[in-house]
Amino acid sequence: APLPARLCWDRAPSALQPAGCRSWRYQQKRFSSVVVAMAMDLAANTRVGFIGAGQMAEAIARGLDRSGLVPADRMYASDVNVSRTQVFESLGTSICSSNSKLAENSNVLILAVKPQAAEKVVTEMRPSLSKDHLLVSIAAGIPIKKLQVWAGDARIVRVMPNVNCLVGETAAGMSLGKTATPADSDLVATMFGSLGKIHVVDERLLNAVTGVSGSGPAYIFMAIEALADGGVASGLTRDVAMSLAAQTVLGSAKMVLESKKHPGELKDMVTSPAGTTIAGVRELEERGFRSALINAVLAGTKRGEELAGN
Ligand SMILES: NC(=O)C1=CN([C@@H]2O[C@H](COP(=O)(O)OP(=O)(O)OC[C@H]3O[C@@H](n4cnc5c(N)ncnc54)[C@H](OP(=O)(O)O)[C@@H]3O)[C@@H](O)[C@H]2O)C=CC1
Ligand SMILES: O=C(O)[C@@H]1CCC=N1
Repeated sequence: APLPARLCWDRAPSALQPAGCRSWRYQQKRFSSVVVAMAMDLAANTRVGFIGAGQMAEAIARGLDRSGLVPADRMYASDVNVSRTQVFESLGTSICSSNSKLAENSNVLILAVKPQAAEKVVTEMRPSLSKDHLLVSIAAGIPIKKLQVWAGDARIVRVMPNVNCLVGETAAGMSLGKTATPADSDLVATMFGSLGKIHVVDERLLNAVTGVSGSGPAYIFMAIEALADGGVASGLTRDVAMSLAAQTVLGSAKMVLESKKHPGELKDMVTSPAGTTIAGVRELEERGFRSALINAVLAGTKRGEELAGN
């Protein structure tokens, strides 16, 4: 089967890029073949089941289908809310009448219910779970140790993605449970690598990932909305202001990722002496713009730690 268009080396998950290992060219060759093999394996053997068919499950399912890595007809979903299963049905995904039936049909299960529901849901599924299941939890805060107790023999991987899975531009972190294998790591990294970028992190840092990139899209959406409001206040139409604001965020992110320059240096490139930008920067500094973002990330991290205790 041909490789999905988006599954190329520059999208290969960073999890597959060990630091300081041989030459770049060697890695490129090695990981291209790993990614090809992984993609073929995924297409042939993986049946992804979504426990909970809410916003994130939909973003991941649509993203996987769009990337070509796991087509909708190899996905399954279950949810207590019929309107959500209808959304998945319209994607071409099979619907299971219970989470246990989902486990019968899928070998990779994505736990996509709210953290507060995780214990009940996983504990109820336990009799249907075996060591042949890989349980990928995206629930904020819930530690692998707890998931392992609730899930019994299933192998566990914890991932913190974000809603941008939907457009193939997620930023995610992942950590492995004790019984998860290197093949599980490659599989999850390949799946989420096809939806954007994923980094392997120590589990204790997953709440920090949540604070930066799990919740981050909300902060950026607010920033886009506010930039557009500013444009409207200055006389632009809503459509033009929104397009300018969103494209500015997209381009600025690309500048950071592609130029490899420090964002402070890029900011200085925009800021003319006695110009317009420094007038705006001064206003942002006076109102604690950077401090507000730092505190937002810390608040999200702390909330993740609190959810761990639920
Ligand atoms: N939203 C985001 O941007 C991100 C979310 N996450 C994590 O993803 C998880 C899902 O979040 P999100 O998609 O926003 O939540 P949603 O509420 O949109 O989705 C959860 C779905 O699970 C359903 N559900 C509840 N109980 C059960 C059950 N027993 N069996 C099957 N389904 C059930 C819910 O139904 P009902 O509504 O009727 O209860 C709901 O449709 C959370 O744990 C969150 O921490 C991670 C990264 C980003
Ligand atoms: O708000 C939340 O709790 C979830 C986790 C990360 C993004 N949304």
